[in-house]
Amino acid sequence: MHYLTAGESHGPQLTGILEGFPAGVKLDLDQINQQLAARQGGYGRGNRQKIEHDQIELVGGLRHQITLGSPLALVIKNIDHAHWSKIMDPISPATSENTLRRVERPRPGHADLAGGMKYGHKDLRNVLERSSARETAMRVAIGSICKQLLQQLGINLVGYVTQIGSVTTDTTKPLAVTEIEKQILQNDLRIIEQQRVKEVHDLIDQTKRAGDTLGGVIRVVVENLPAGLGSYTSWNTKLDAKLAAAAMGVNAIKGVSIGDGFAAAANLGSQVMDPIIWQSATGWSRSSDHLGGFEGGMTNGMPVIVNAAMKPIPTLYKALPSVNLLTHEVQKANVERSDTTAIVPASIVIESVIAITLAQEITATFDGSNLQRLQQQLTAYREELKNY
Ligand SMILES: Cc1cc2nc3c(=O)[nH]c(=O)nc-3n(C[C@H](O)[C@H](O)[C@H](O)COP(=O)(O)O)c2cc1C
Ligand SMILES: C=C(O[C@@H]1CC(C(=O)O)=C[C@@H](OP(=O)(O)O)[C@H]1O)C(=O)O
Repeated sequence: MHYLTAGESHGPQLTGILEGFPAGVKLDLDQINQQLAARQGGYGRGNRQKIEHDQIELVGGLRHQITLGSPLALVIKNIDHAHWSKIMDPISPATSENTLRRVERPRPGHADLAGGMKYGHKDLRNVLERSSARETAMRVAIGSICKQLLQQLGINLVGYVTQIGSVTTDTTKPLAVTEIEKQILQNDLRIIEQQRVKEVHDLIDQTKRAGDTLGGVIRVVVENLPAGLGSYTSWNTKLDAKLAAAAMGVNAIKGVSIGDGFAAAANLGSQVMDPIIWQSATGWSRSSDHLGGFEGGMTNGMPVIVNAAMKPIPTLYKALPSVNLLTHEVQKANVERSDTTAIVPASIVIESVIAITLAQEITATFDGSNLQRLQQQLTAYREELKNY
């Protein structure tokens, strides 16, 4: 299963193609639109989200709500394009009028300067339009489709926020996916600890007033994956590495860890390894999950736990020092309309790319041509594991 996205932030639309998705899956478009709305939400977002109302259009690979096994073609329109139709016109040749709003003062921390150097652009709008996290809307749509497949296979996952700036909003005891979902729906920060909401709102308001930005940490928990997905046999077959690459591939993610991650390095082996249990009714299991459901690059049957650290948003309203691309004068960096923090939408994006990577692994491990066959194979495999 492969996917591609195309489209610029203020261009006409985002386009996606998902190839290799099983036939016979009934897709719920409302569920996709709910995920898209969740990605647009969250405290600390900028004004762009007041303009957009992301809606999925499925224009290939689906008939009467059921996937055909052919490539799924997806579209999300950029409503803001109406205000940028001349500047972002794909067809008309450049004129002095339609090349206004040039970007020549690269923002530290964004893709502007390195992207301009690589592609030879002197108007850095040519970089920022695609490096913008607007593109993650399409990854969320594709992720939601993959999440629906996983649900049909009895696998559930959720992404939530465990830290915003320096405020940790984590719970001490590990929770089940349904319990996490219940808690995070109660606030606009996707955090479990409700008593921290006001503190975090205040922090975001204060940071916004100061023209500054915030990052944070996200966790994704996946339940009911069978043991043995991925492989220890070669480096590029390790599923934990694939999940880490997918999470790191999300804009502004600077760190990814599995389970206790970096904290495990400071602990003793006896505190980190998850004791093995066997019970006649359920088969093999563990009494803890410090290793986040992975041993040898393979799932071990425990919940998979992926953590991702997001840096603060690089565009600051209190603009950082930069250098003009054309004059080499020291100037303030360009300021594009921006989020104060995007940790909440990023949690939906990370959840989505984890769902895509898991769906890719499962459809590569078993016959992924058709949902029913996939379900039968997975049920038989789970039974085999129980009796191992
Ligand atoms: C959902 C989401 C929203 C974002 N919003 C902004 C934004 O408003 N302004 C900004 O400068 N960066 C924003 N970013 C981060 C930039 O897209 C990112 O820092 C940039 O593409 C450079 O890539 P890198 O940080 O991975 O190196 C956002 C990221 C995500 C995931
Ligand atoms: C458009 C989205 O996020 C954008 C991501 C982004 C960036 O630099 O990554 C910069 C801002 O772009 P704009 O100037 O259009 O407001 C964000 O709004 C979105 O998430 O839908």
